[in-house]
Amino acid sequence: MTNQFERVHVIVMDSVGIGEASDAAQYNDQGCDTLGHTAEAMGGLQVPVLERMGLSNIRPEKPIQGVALQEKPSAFFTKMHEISAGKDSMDGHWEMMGLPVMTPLHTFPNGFPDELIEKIETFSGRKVLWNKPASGTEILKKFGERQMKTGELIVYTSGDSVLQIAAHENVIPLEELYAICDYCRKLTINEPYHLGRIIARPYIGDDAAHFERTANRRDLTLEPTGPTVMDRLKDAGLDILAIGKINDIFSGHGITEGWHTVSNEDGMNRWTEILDRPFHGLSFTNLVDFDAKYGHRREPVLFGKAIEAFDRQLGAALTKLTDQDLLIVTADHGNDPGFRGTDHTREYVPLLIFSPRFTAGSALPVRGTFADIGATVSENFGVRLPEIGTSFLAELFKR
Ligand SMILES: O=P(O)(O)O[C@H]1O[C@H](CO)[C@@H](O)[C@H]1O
Ligand SMILES: [Mn+2]
Ligand SMILES: [Mn+2]
Repeated sequence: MTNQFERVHVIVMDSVGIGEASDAAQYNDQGCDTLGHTAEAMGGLQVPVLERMGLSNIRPEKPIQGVALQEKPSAFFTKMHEISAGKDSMDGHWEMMGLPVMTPLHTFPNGFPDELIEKIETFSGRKVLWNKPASGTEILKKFGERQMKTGELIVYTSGDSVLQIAAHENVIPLEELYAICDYCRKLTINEPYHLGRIIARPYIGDDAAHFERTANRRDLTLEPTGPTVMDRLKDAGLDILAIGKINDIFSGHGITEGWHTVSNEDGMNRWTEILDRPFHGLSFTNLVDFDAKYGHRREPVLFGKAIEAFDRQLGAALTKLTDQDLLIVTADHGNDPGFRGTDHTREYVPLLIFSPRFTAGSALPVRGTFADIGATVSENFGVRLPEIGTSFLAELFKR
């Protein structure tokens, strides 16, 4: 058997960071620790599968509460540092695929300029409400009922480079919302905006107590600024199966088949299904509930329960992996539910690498960039390596 795998699976636990990054102070994020604080809030995390893989071994000096250190972990383990300027999903995922975002995207802590808002109003024929940072669920409580009467657009942002539009599905039909978001996307690609994402945030419900955001969310990301590892794999004729918001994050580039999902559970079910079909290439899964439902909401116990649910599904799926599968479990940034504010946090992310082919795993050196994943995937499939990143493929076969 060669030191290559037929299939590589990357699963991104969106926002599940593993402690403040060395540059956290630059982001005013000192002390953040998504996994650590989540586990503490739970009185200990029950994640037997991640535990066996070596989750706590990633930081033996401060093990995750409830997650025992392993003498012989089943996976290779370490953590990764991000080199991208931002700490949003786009930065994290692009960097994994060899394309870090080194120039900061713009943020609008005081709202978007009048000029942009006026254009949105003219295009849509609707007035814009709020236009400031907000939590997406709080803003619905504040303005949702008003929107149901007036049809105004709820526009808000965050600490990330995002313009988000919340719209009740029965008041502003989805197709209309998507068209407005498309228009905003076109307007904000270049300076002075250079925005990472426009996000359509549809919701339903009869009143403030019952509003619920739906899975019809769409993220309109900037087009990747160069070829990613996925593009190179696609050019080489390989399969790239994208689950969850991966398709949105890469604007559909470098993907041969993709599925939007409605939840983490749905994403893991989808991934489990594709393990049953023959393909040659990469599966790339994003599980966004950790981030959207619990991290930004600062709900540590629900966050922890979601990690435990993920662990159960992961355990069941692992039985389907063969010697030809390499699994990489990681995250794209932090979003500490025990931290102040409602924004992402600048953290290291866990890296767990498993295959039934390994008899045991061990510690890998801390990775200086998420692009080490892209480099490893590229080396595995024999395509040109990205300009940055160091493959760890050979390290998995050292005796
Ligand atoms: O509060 P909600 O609407 O979930 O928004 C959050 O989702 C965005 C994307 O992760 C973040 O920038 C933050 O604004
Ligand atoms: Mn994310
Ligand atoms: Mn987020």
